[in-house]
Amino acid sequence: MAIIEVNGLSKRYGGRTALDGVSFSVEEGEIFGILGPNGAGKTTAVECLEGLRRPDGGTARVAGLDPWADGRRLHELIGVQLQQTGLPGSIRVREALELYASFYASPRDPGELIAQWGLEDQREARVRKLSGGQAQRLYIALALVGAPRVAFLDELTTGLDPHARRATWDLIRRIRDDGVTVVLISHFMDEAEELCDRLAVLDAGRIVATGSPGRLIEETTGGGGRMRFRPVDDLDLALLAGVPGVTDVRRSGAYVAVTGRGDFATAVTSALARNRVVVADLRIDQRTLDDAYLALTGGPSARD
Ligand SMILES: Nc1ncnc2c1ncn2[C@@H]1O[C@H](COP(=O)(O)OP(=O)(O)OP(=O)(O)O)[C@@H](O)[C@H]1O
Repeated sequence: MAIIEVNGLSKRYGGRTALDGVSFSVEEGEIFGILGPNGAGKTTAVECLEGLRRPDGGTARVAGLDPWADGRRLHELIGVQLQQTGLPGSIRVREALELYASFYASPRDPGELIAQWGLEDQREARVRKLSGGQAQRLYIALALVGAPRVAFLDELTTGLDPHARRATWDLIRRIRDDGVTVVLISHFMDEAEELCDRLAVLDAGRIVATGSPGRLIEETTGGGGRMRFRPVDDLDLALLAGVPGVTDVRRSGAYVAVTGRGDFATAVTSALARNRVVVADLRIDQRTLDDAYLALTGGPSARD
């Protein structure tokens, strides 16, 4: 069942179009990613869903409510991750959670959230003393204190080290496993590929693709990728050129590079085995969401 439905949403700021007829839906219990370059309209779309901005056209429904008209009721159903500057630095972790819990009719127990998010040792610490990872966990815990049905998380792992990022991903999966729908704005393709059940790619106020990461990669790039190896035995390249899915075969010094679509790598390894060609230093690079994103938005994701 769709918990979020967006149809033809549009929003202008003065003469600038931020959203231009955006439609998508989010199923209950999924992790849904909203991706796109800077200025694509991601924040505007999410702010319309949170009831913070009034769209100029189209409709948005979150758990059946119109976010703008039913803001008060919506507030009980959604959790929004604050930006890092949203709390006074002198407040303590426990106090912040208790304060936020007081805004809701049926909040979660702050002590339970402190334990779940690994903040026991920081319970009485002031927010300004927290490390980046601890602060991030607190901000996510604050988004969950109202026991929301939908959590909106923005730029989740910006500034975190690789261990902390992975730990955060595990926790986000746990939120989803608890039945909370997660809407994630992210600039990180690896994060979206790893976490999102489905995603929407926005570019210049329009949706350019929606679907699971796997489907977007397949549809946009044809899937597949590139493999590279060093043949130990003699290899006639014509042998590989005819293998299903292979689009290019070339020699590069002692190596052979093969590019292909779909499951070409399995077909190539079978062809090599059938012809008793032994290879060394085999490396296979599958297409990633980054490749799909670049193709969809027509520019490097590094510009984000
Ligand atoms: N309050 C505002 N007033 C005027 N223009 C705005 C306002 N907020 C956003 N915009 C413009 O609307 C467009 C969409 O902005 P938005 O912040 O929604 O994009 P975004 O995808 O979230 O970008 P980023 O990745 O940089 O956060 C941009 O051109 C932006 O400059």
